Amino acid sequence: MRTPFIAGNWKMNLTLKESVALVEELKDLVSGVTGVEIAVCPPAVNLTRVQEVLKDTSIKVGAQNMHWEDSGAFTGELSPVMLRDIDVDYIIIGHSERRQYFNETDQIVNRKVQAAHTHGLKPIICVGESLDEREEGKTRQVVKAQVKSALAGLTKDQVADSVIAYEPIWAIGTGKSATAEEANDVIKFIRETVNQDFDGAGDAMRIQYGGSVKPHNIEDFIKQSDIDGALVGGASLKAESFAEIVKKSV
Ligand SMILES: O=C(CO)COP(=O)(O)O
Repeated sequence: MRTPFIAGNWKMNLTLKESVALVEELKDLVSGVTGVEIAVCPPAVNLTRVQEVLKDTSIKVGAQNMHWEDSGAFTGELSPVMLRDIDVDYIIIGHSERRQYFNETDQIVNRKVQAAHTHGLKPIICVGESLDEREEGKTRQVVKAQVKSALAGLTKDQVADSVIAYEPIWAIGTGKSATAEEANDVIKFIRETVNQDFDGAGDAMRIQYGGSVKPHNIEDFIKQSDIDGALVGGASLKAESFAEIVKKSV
């Protein structure tokens, strides 16, 4: 039985004051909610303060990006050692915005996924096709290649302890979500691919859907056979809408 997992990706939004206010409100709104794992992924500069506010709650904290090396001459980067040192739990890796604007390749994603596991961070690995790829009927081919490459070299246990977020690029921030059935088909296919490559680990790993998830559509996704939660962008920037998504996922 996989516990549903709802994570908020705040992207490059919210000042320190706004971040603290959001989590103060969120922890009250979801206190007493059980049966769902919750994480927020604020901008890196706000991680420690957000951690402090959430320290006596079960809400986890994730970062949005990191380098794969432990330390070194990589100006502007953050290392997995630093994130683990401040008790970050999750790390989003390979978001389509990083692939698109910061040239993250499948090889870079794989290095980061390996580094995350080496240091005890749980990766949320993002995969998904573009609109052109979808229209050319290449969704499965693209997603399969991204998944295989991201997980290469991991042990079965590490794979089971990873999260994949299937985020079709054309559904991100557009208000156009995939239908729940379409998303479920692709997620089921991802799970089968992982099961084949890692001896059943796909059945243990959580696979989320992401792309215009809102309070009004989360139930459609969560009731599908293979969708274990959501990676939420815009709707995670308000405590109320994020809390509503969390509550509807149980
Ligand atoms: O990219 C996303 C989460 O990582 C999805 O963003 P939206 O929910 O704003 O479409």
